[in-house]
Amino acid sequence: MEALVPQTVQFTNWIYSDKVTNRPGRSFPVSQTLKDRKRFPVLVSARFPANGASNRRRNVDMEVSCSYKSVPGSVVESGNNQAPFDESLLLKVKSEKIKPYLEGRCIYLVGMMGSGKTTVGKILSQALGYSFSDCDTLIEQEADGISVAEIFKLHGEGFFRDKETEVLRQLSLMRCVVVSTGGGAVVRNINWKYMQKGITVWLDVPLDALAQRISAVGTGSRPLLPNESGDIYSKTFMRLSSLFELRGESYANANARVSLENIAAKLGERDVSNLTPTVIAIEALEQIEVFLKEKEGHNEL
Ligand SMILES: Nc1ncnc2c1ncn2[C@@H]1O[C@H](COP(=O)(O)OP(=O)(O)O)[C@@H](O)[C@H]1O
Ligand SMILES: O=C(O)C1=C[C@@H](OP(=O)(O)O)[C@@H](O)[C@H](O)C1
Repeated sequence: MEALVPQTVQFTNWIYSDKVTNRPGRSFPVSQTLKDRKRFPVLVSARFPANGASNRRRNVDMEVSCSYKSVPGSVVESGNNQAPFDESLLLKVKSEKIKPYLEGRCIYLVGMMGSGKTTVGKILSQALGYSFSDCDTLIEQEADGISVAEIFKLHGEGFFRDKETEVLRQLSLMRCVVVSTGGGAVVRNINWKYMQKGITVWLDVPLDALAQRISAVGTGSRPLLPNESGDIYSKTFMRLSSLFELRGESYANANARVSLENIAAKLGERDVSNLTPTVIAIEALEQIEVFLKEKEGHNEL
């Protein structure tokens, strides 16, 4: 049905700073700070006049604008419009775009300990209007509230893995949940059978960043990591390295991979620890979109 009233459509896109030239009238001024980044998101507003317009060929006014709150004083202007852009807006636009194609499937975040599955998972669940579940928390609830570390100590890892599989089986019967899995969930094939009823996303974080994050909060809640005194960073790094050696190929079975190194390269960031959880959540939605397009044929995306 054709539009009888003017319509404005807003969407975001990424603009690569090397494509932006300051030729008057053909583009918009970009501050040097933004140009230093490899690419940055812009908000595009397209205004479609009502169909009743006299000329059949409808002229569409396009406005492009964005500004980085994290880059003081730097705005990208289109004409005299300055639109406040922030990560949460891009997250909202991206999540609304792909949500219909999820068809209520759960999203399972997999990755090493400390990769951000809980942190990013909560952000994704809010953006998608999904609920959020943490596998470890559900296992602790099933074990009368004792912690993961106590479960390992009292019952052993095998008991924990059986509980983990049972929790994943229950979650596979649910819809519209973002699930933060435990770092070892990828080890059992039966767990993949359950998780592949949804969409699996691997948060691929460099081991150094993982060791830094976990050292900052301590390893006490993670029984597979060293908990003695001394150089906790190095001991954690070494242990994570040996665990990743055993599991790295399993994580790669995920439907989508979110590489913090790739995000950093695209944004011109030298250090992945500068990437906010929201930026990572946006990349997760982008990689899910790639999966929906390339593996499920939704080329209209
Ligand atoms: N993008 C990020 N940048 C910096 N620290 C982060 C980021 N994401 C998570 N963290 C921190 O890393 C630690 C582990 O995060 P968490 O979400 O619990 O990981 P997981 O659930 O994969 O074990 C937490 O202290 C969290 O605050
Ligand atoms: O990597 C693992 O084998 C584990 C990761 C932990 O979850 P997080 O990834 O949330 O730390 C938890 O399930 C348990 O300590 C085992």
